[in-house]
Amino acid sequence: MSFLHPSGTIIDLGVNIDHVATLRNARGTRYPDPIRAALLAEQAGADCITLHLREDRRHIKDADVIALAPQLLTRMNLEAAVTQEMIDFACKIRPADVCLVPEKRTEVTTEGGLDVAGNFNAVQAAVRQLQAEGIRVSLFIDADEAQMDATIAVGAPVIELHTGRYADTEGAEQEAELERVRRGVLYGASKGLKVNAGHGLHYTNVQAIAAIPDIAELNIGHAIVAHSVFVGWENAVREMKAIMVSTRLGRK
Ligand SMILES: CC(=O)[C@@H](O)[C@H](O)COP(=O)(O)O
Ligand SMILES: NCC(=O)COP(=O)(O)O
Repeated sequence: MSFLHPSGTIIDLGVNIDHVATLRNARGTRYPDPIRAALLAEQAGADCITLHLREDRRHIKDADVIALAPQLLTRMNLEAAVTQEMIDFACKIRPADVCLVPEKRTEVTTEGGLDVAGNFNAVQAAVRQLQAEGIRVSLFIDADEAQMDATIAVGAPVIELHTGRYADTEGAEQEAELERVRRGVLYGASKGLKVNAGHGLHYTNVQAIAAIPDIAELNIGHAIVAHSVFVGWENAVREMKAIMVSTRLGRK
């Protein structure tokens, strides 16, 4: 069992700062500043900073992305929908990573994975445009072999498996979802994809996902922001990273 992913780390934590911006936007104040949260998260052990520029700008704003990009010491993973507006914006910012995600304006949060197979031409065009700017493209998909095959066909080297159904279920249903993620990780890694995972992970459900050896990175946001209310932002980041690494190393 390999503890070191080819990228040379035990397992990466991408801290998603969306809901720091949610709190800021609740009153239209300048605080809490998502940029400050990102820089402190890096100091507390985040391996990258993830932020989702939604079409309705309900949390992260264009100005947040523009301000953060030159200040990050790790790397930016910008999440965006497959629209020309978002792809053009991402090409201007040129983050290390762009993760293409599905978006429905009415959704409370992301509800499922990107249908790469069903939107092949549009996804392929977006991947090509981003890669032409030197951006590494990740596709946020369900743990489905057909979607992984389509990912390879459009030329994206990274997937992020949607763990929302695993997070939102219990008992036998959750076990079945966990097995689906495990099989998806094995399939994706066997095809040479960098396999990440995320959505709905928190301090007591992350362990089973972090234990899956070929997962390179977990992107986690809502639970870290929530926990930080009680333990502080940097402690919440440190705690999550420590759980992930100790789980991966098989330590209690
Ligand atoms: C794609 C995904 O699962 C999240 O990164 C996404 O950002 C969720 O959207 P909200 O942050 O708006 O809940
Ligand atoms: N892609 C998942 C992500 O960035 C964070 O999702 P969540 O932890 O806020 O559910």
